[in-house]
Parts: sequence; C-alpha cells; structure tokens
Amino acid sequence: MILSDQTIRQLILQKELAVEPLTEEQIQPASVDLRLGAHFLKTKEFVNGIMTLEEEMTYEAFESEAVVIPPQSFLLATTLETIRLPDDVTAFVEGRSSIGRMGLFIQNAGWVDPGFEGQITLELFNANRLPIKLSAGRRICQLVFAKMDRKTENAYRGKYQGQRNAVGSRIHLDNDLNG
Ligand SMILES: Nc1ccn([C@H]2C[C@H](O)[C@@H](COP(=O)(O)OP(=O)(O)OP(=O)(O)O)O2)c(=O)n1
Repeated sequence: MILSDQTIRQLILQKELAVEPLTEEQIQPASVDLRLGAHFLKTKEFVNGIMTLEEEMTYEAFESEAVVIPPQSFLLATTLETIRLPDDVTAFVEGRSSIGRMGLFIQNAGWVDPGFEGQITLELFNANRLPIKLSAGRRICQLVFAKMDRKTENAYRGKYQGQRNAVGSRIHLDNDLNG
C-alpha cells in the first residue's frame, strides 16, 4: 500500500519515519519531493578505460551550488534530505515529470530498503543534446513510500547504511559466489 500524505505526516510526527529537513510544500498527495544537495561525484578516467565489478571505483568529488551536466553524461548527486525508514516501510526513488521532460533521467536502480538511514545517492543521466544546469536546493525527485504486509526481520544494514553526500559504487565489497 502506498502511503498517503496524511499517513506520511503522522509517521513523521510519531518519529517512525524521518525526512530531514522537510517543509510542508514538499509533501505531495502520495509522495515527498526531495531536493538536490550540493555534493557530486564524477567518474574518473580509468587507466585501461574500463570499469569492473572487482575494483574500487574512483570518482572526482566536488561541491557546488550549481552544476552543468554535459549532453550524454552521467553524474552522481545526493538528496539534500536525510531519510530513515522503519522496518515495515520501503520506498521508491522516482523522477519528477518536469525534470524528465528536460531529458534528465534519474535512474532508480534499486529501492530504499526498510531500516535504511542516510541521504539518497542519485544517478543522473543527461539524455539531451544540450547541457542541463541544476541548482542545489531545487526539487529533483520524489520518494514514494510503501507499507509492507509485515516487518522485515532483516532491516537494511548494508554497505550504504548511514551514507552522507553522494556515495560511489561499493560493488567491489560484494562477495557473490558467482561474482
Ligand atoms: N537511488 C538510490 C536507491 C537506493 N539507495 C540506497 C537505499 C538502499 O537501501 C541502499 C542499498 O540499495 P540496494 O540494496 O539496491 O543496493 P545494493 O544491492 O547494491 O547494496 P547492498 O548490498 O548494500 O544491499 O542504497 C540510494 O542511495 N539511492
């Protein structure tokens, strides 16, 4: 079940759910708009020109109140807000229609696990043939919350728990059997 604005307000008041900082205007009928933070990560050129799942990825970090994303390029960004989900709520990071219509795609690879605490790292892709300029503090995406049928016994304790600012891929820490 998708949480309504009323339930979102109630859970925040009860301190079961956190989105901070938050203004009333960000609360939509079935979602909460999140704003762009001022920290970004750009993928570095690799010596052999290829990224792998085994090596730690290197990024160039920078802080800026405004960023220009060149055509056909990819940038990691962060939400301004820090969120915390209880053990029986999961959330989906969705783009905003107005941002999508500019040709800026917010990839929603994976969703927010119950028990997650931190800022959300956003994978931005400019699919347009023109550069796109974004300012920190502008509403960039929305978070849709869904109530689970029961609490998980495995609340999120993964490698992005507690993340602050844009955080690069930590896939090299996976120990998949078939990896
Ligand atoms: N656009 C997104 C989507 C999710 N997350 C956060 C919230 C999730 O709870 C956490 C982990 O996401 P996944 O479980 O999809 O990621 P992995 O499977 O790669 O990592 P892990 O092994 O830690 O679960 O990352 C994020 O910062 N930005």
